[in-house]
Amino acid sequence: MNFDLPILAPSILAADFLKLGDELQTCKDAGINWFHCDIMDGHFVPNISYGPGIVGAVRKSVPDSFLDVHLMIENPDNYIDDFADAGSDLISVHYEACPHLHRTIQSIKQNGCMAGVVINPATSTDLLRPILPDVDLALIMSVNPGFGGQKFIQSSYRKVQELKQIRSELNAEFLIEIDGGVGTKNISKLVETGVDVLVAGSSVFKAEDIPERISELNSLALKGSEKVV
Ligand SMILES: O=C(CO)[C@@H](O)[C@H](O)COP(=O)(O)O
Repeated sequence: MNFDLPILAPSILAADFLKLGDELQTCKDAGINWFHCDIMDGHFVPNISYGPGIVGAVRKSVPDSFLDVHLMIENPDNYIDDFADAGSDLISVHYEACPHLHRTIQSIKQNGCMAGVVINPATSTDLLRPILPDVDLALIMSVNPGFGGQKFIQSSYRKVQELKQIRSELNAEFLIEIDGGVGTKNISKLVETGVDVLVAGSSVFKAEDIPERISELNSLALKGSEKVV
């Protein structure tokens, strides 16, 4: 699949669930074509969000958009079929939640989805080396997973640089995604550092004017991409 980078991926966790369809359409009309869905189970992370039912509803509401589903759950293997059937394009699982990560990544692909791997802020990028040739996307959590609206962890820039370096050493093609505390203040620098996909929850959905915020974030991201060497 070919993508125009960088990609702004609104996280629907911060949306108004009573108006979800309208807010998705507002994003679409503002040019968004990639949505991020955060699945939390109250075990791997302290919060509970939603399950395949909502992902299926999002799929129906924006049938042509790319659905990026981030599983913050224990035993993700048990739920991959459900999220694939709900219409996910990409399913990402946490390194920390998968004792048999290679098998889990295989299972995501066998279910017809692209596969991603995620690391928490305290997990080293080096640990991902063996799996990176097999994934389509690597996601760096720039907050501790579980809640929207948290402060961006500055050491995440270094992790983006490390992943970019590893990608070139391995001659691999995975996308680099960042999630947590992304907004107008850091989006340019994140793209400049090497991020391809930027997840933004509060910054998009809590804005007074969602289309205006999307346009601001997109143009700041583009500015960052002009500085990439
Ligand atoms: O996965 C998560 C949180 O665990 C994120 O996707 C957040 O939902 C991003 O929210 P903001 O930090 O952008 O508000």
